[in-house]
Amino acid sequence: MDQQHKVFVITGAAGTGKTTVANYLRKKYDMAKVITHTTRLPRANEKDGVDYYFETRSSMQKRHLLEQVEYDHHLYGSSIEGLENGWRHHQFDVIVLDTKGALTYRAKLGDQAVIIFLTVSHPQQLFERLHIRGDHPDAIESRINSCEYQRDLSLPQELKGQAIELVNDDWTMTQQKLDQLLSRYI
Ligand SMILES: Nc1ncnc2c1ncn2[C@@H]1O[C@H](COP(=O)(O)OP(=O)(O)OP(=O)(O)O)[C@@H](O)[C@H]1O
Ligand SMILES: Nc1nc2c(ncn2[C@@H]2O[C@H](COP(=O)(O)O)[C@@H](O)[C@H]2O)c(=O)[nH]1
Repeated sequence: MDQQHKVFVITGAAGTGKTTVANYLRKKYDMAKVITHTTRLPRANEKDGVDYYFETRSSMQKRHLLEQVEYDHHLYGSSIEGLENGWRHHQFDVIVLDTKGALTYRAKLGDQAVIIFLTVSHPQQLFERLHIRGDHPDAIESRINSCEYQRDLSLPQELKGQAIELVNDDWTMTQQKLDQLLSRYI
């Protein structure tokens, strides 16, 4: 892996806008979105090979994963091949991870991983966003009550001073902050 290539790691709690931010960076800055693997079922509109590689617990074991986590009773993992495929044609990759995955990326890739931690001012907004997104009420309840969701509301101590903290209350302002950040890299 050469140092010119970077991976932008978008992390934070469910509903903070990680996928929205990743899609913005992909389109505006021609980043390659790294598709990760999960054993959870697809949501309405999610497609295999586009949003995730949907796996079983046994097929997941055959992947060459850089890291793997359990989140809300499902497995998630990302591969080194995923990163390298993106870098073959793009200077920057973008990936959406939980905070545990973000810590692993920072530990394994150092400055090559640019960590963006998303929050909102009022956690109640997150519940509303998941509802508006059309998530099933049982899925929202499970997510909000999971210890991983609670954990990801705060930036891990080890990432303090290392991650860029971004409050995503207002989408127009968030785009401006992202554009400002990207001007440091392009
Ligand atoms: N600044 C914002 N203001 C209002 N709604 C937003 C904002 N950013 C994202 N959203 C909306 O909130 C919902 C959740 O966003 P998104 O799916 O990007 O979150 P996420 O962090 O990837 O969630 P998850 O971890 O559950 O997959 C989406 O419907 C998205 O359009
Ligand atoms: N450490 C990893 N976290 C991942 C990966 N792929 C997704 N995620 C994170 O999991 C939760 C739940 O995702 P959801 O799509 O079910 O809402 C979220 O925080 C994602 O960012 C991965 O490969 N590794």
